[in-house]
Order: sequence, then structure tokens, then C-alpha cells
Amino acid sequence: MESVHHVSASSKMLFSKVRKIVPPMLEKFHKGQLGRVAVIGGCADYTGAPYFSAMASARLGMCIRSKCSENTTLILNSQDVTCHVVCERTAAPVIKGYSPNLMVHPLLPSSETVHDSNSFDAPSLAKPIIGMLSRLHALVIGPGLGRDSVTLQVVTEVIKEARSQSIPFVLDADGLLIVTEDPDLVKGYKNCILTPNVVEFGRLAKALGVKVSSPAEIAQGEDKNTTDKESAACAQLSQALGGVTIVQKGPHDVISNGITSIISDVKGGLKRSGGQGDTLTGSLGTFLAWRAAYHQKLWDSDEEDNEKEAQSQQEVEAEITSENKRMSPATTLLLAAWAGSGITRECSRRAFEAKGRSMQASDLTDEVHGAFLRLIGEPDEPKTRL
Ligand SMILES: NC(=O)C1=CN([C@@H]2O[C@H](COP(=O)(O)OP(=O)(O)OC[C@H]3O[C@@H](n4cnc5c(N)ncnc54)[C@H](O)[C@@H]3O)[C@@H](O)[C@H]2O)[C@@H](O)CC1
Ligand SMILES: Nc1ncnc2c1ncn2[C@@H]1O[C@H](COP(=O)(O)OP(=O)(O)OP(=O)(O)O)[C@@H](O)[C@H]1O
Ligand SMILES: [Mg+2]
Repeated sequence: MESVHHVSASSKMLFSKVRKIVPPMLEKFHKGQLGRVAVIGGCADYTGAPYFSAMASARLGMCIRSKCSENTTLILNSQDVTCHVVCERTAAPVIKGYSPNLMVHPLLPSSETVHDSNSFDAPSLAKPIIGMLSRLHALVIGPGLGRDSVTLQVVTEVIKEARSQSIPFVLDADGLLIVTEDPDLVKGYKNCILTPNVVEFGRLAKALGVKVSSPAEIAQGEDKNTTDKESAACAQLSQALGGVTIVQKGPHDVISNGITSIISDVKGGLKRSGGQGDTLTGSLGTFLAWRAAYHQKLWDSDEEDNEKEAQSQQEVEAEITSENKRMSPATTLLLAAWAGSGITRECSRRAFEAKGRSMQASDLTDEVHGAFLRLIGEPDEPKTRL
């Protein structure tokens, strides 16, 4: 295994660099320009997961505020990140009923909607979803997707096409199952983030032949060794997937692209209610969309140009610790993962503080704005307006 290094930059420094990829509010931007995100998931059994994910994405995208004068702050909805949900037919009215803010498309086929689930044309069933891709900046694939074989084969086609169009995506839950069965779908793709929980991580590791120490084995030894062992396992899995970025969720989240690792230990809440991972995926969707806008230079970030693409841990760390150097895609992908993890854990902490044992996943949704302001804050106005 290549040697893996931890980024030693402080949390404060990492969040201050995240602020660089958060778009400022400029009059010239139009609706959707700062990010159109689609969550692909939602079936008869699970409607909450895609809703939590999409709402986290939209709430994060909406929470940038523009200062108009000393005392007034205007929320400019026209510059929001817009969020779509692409789900199975029966889930659509339910998800629409949760929120009129989301655009919900009942485009996911299932065994119930095809004539013969043993003989169907997945690429042509995927066409209506693939047709949306060119207008999207990021995808979140998997929340509440379910395990219907027709649905999963159609989503496999969507993943192939998203990759060929270089659209960034997050894979979680049943989306990870697709990768467990066909790792080549994402192998080597440097524009995606996988967010396995402990069980999903184990399944992926097994599928890729990566030996992972059991929690009991990891627990033996000093605290520092424990973290080292966990991040080594995450890095190994990332390497087996050709450098895909992984957020391994747990008491702390381990983020690795196989070369560089970051431990996200922002304090979380104590309640482990189902659905917290969905706030993570939606937040990541928005950060991926913002990151794409940063690399397209949609605004002047007032940073020095940087011709060299960071690859190694030292190069990534140099970009993170530099005052004013434009960052490379490898660095911003790690920062997006870090930011999504931090926001989710801070949401969980705040929601737990407010609700205690009665905390539910929906309580995290309400905390996204506050978490953003506390951890990241508003981006500086660029000095030069384009
Ligand atoms: N409200 C909703 O609609 C929700 C739907 N969800 C969806 O439910 C579907 C199945 O997801 P599951 O996560 O249940 O996946 P699985 O069906 O693979 O179950 C995972 C199992 O692992 C266990 N587990 C999880 N974390 C663990 C840990 N740290 N240590 C030990 N065991 C652990 C769980 O209790 C569960 O039994 C997915 O589509 C997912 O997106 C979830 O996102 C939760 C919320
Ligand atoms: N023991 C823990 N202490 C603090 N935070 C945790 C702990 N376990 C998980 N988390 C946080 O909760 C969030 C969701 O992680 P979790 O392991 O619950 O994922 P999940 O099982 O996929 O969730 P979901 O129920 O949404 O499917 C992550 O942001 C993670 O950092
Ligand atoms: Mg999950």
C-alpha cells in the first residue's frame, strides 16, 4: 500500500478554505447557475431518505445571504441551488407532499412498471433520466433507492452516463450496493464520493478483497493507533477503487482519496436516529455543485492562479495552508467531503442539544443553515466583480 498521510491543517483552516469554494452572491447569477442537484432515490418503502437528502442540499444552497446595507440582509432565492428528486412512481406524490420546494420526477422504473422484469431494455428505460443530466451539476445516488433489480439496472446506466459526462456524484445506501456488485462503474473516477456506514464499508471491502480489521482489532491499542488503523482501511479501500474519495462514517468520519486522509471529528449528537446519513449526502451534493462552479471560475475568487495540479499529500496540504493559492480538484474534493461531514455532525449536535432523545432526522434539516453559518460563514465578497 502507498503511504497515506493525514492532513495536519486545523479544522479552522480547513473550513476557511471551504469558504473559498462557496459562491458569493452576485447580481449577475441566475437561478440554478450555482447548482442544480438531483437526488436519485425514493421508492414505495423509503420516501424519507431522498427528502432529507434533497432538503439538506436545498437548505445549504439557500443559506447564502447577501448583505445589502449595514442592517439588512436579503435572502436572494433566485440564486439558490435548485434540487430535484428522481424517484419511483409511487414515491413521487408522497415526496411532493412533504415539500413544495422540491421538484419531483417519477422517472425510476421498477419491476412493477415493466412488462417483464426478466427482459427489459435498461438503457432505453434510463433515457428520460439521462436526458436530464446535461442540466445538472451534481447527483446524489442511492437514498431510499431500494433494491428492486429493474431500478438498480436502470440506475447503473445513469451512473455510466454521468461518469462519461464527468458529472460529479455521491453514492450512498443502495447506490453503494450497485458499486459492491460492479466496482468498475466508479473505479478511478475522481469526481465522486462514496459515503459508506460501517456495514456498507465492510461489504465494499469484502467485494474488493480489502482486508479490514474488525472493530475489536482496531480498538486494541492507543487512540492514535485506532485512528491510524481506521484511516489505513479507508485509504486501502479508496486505492482498491482507483482513488475514489470515501467518507467512512462513524464516531468520527474518515475521509480518504487513497493518498491523503482527513479525520472529521467535529462534535456530533448522541442520538443515532436513521436518516442522518441523508443530510450528509445532500450537503455533499451542494458542495460538489459549488466546487464545479469554483473550477469553472464563475466568480473571481481573488486567488493566485496555480498551474500545477496537486496530487500528493504534500501538494494538497500546501494548497490548504497557502493563504491565497487557487486550489486543484483533488484538494477541493477532499474539502467538499470534509465540509459535508462537518455540517452533518454539527447539525446532529445542534438538533440533539435542542431535542435530546426525541431527536429525529428531520430535526437535522432545520439546523443546516445554522451549522453552515457557524462552521463556514459567508464567503468574502470578491474584490473584482466579473
Ligand atoms: N426515513 C427513511 O426513508 C430512511 C431510509 N433509509 C434507507 O433505507 C434503506 C436501507 O438502508 P440501511 O442503512 O437500513 O441499510 P441495510 O439494509 O444494509 O442495513 C444496514 C444494517 O446495518 C445496521 N447498522 C447501521 N450502522 C451500524 C453500526 N454503526 N454498527 C452496527 N450496525 C449498524 C443497521 O441497523 C441495519 O440493520 C436505504 O435505501 C436507505 O437510504 C435510511 O437512509 C434511513 C432513513
Ligand atoms: N458514534 C457516532 N458519533 C457521532 N457521530 C456519528 C456516530 N456514528 C455516526 N455518526 C454520524 O452520523 C452521520 C450518519 O452516519 P451513520 O453511520 O449513522 O450512517 P447511516 O447508517 O448510513 O445513516 P442513515 O440512517 O441515514 O442511513 C454521519 O455524519 C456520521 O458522522
Ligand atoms: Mg445510510
